[in-house]
Amino acid sequence: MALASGVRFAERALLRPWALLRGTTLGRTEPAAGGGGDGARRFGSQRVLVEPDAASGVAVMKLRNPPVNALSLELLTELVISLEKLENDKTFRGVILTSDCPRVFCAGLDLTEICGRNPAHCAEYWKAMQELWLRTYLSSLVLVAAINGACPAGGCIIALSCDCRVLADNPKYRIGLNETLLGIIAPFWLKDTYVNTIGHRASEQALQLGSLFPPAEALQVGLVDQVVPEDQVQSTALSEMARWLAVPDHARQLTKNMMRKATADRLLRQRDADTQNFVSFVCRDSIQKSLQAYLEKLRQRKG
Ligand SMILES: CCC/C=C/C(=O)SCCNC(=O)CCNC(=O)[C@H](O)C(C)(C)COP(=O)([O-])OP(=O)([O-])OC[C@H]1O[C@@H](n2cnc3c(N)ncnc32)[C@H](O)[C@@H]1OP(=O)([O-])[O-]
Repeated sequence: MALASGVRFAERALLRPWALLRGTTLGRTEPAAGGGGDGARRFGSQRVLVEPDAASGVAVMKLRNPPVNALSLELLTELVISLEKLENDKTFRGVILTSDCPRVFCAGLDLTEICGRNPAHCAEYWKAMQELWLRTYLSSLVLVAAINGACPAGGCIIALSCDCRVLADNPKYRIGLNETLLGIIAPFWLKDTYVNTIGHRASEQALQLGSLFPPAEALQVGLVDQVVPEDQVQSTALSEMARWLAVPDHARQLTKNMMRKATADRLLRQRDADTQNFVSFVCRDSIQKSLQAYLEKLRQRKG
């Protein structure tokens, strides 16, 4: 991707993805079903499947960490690396992010990564979460979220950092930031992203109440751009992509950078403090108890 210089700042500012890749198989390439040439080859890792279409310059990136695409450290790492790989390949101008798991786009933070873990692990995990947000929020590529399932909390973070969101019209597929219901708090950079998307008053209300919006309400509040029947999510995401790709890259990238830089810079300036805040907060006994109780409730609930 021929990045405009104004957008390069993001790449320089970000840390390189972790050398630590527990159990990942990045870089694996295999022919797509019925595919032949390079444009039809798919690559990816254990938890992220990438289906590139060189002819259109668009890749479909599917999260596949069953059962619910919880954002484990491995999934976060693999997402960042897959995205970086596409950004560094001049062939690609856009990515459609979607889920390979039925009924769930992404269940948010993997609570087992922050329950009963030591502070060092929680810090490593949080840095990975920051990294994914920075990488997606500032991506030079056009990112379209094709939300084909439930999209709470961290799932919503991924969707919010895309340029455009298409949600399947299924009342079970709710989207929003429900952190307060778990007894935790969205970080300031996530709050800023919410405000940038749906405005201050709506964010103030939704964040405090931990609202998860069904599709029609998500559309009304501006959290998603389109709500379509489930079998049209992918085709609509592709049409949206075409609309965004009709704009010259350099102009779109510089404009995106102008709109998002200040929000991202706030985190870049205080990444360590944000990590310390998160770790000292989630490691409190009372918060651990509340997270354990939430996790237990999820395990007991079925369907
Ligand atoms: C502060 C920073 C900002 C971000 C904060 C966050 O993201 S906080 C996160 C906020 N996220 C939420 O509040 C979302 C919580 N999750 C849900 O509401 C539902 O799982 C669902 C609607 C996503 C899918 O419903 P469904 O009926 O299709 O699936 P199901 O419910 O039957 O679950 C299947 C299995 O997955 C397990 N598991 C689920 N989520 C998580 C998780 N996050 N982690 C780990 N595990 C999780 C669940 O325990 C069960 O395990 P079991 O018993 O098989 O060993």
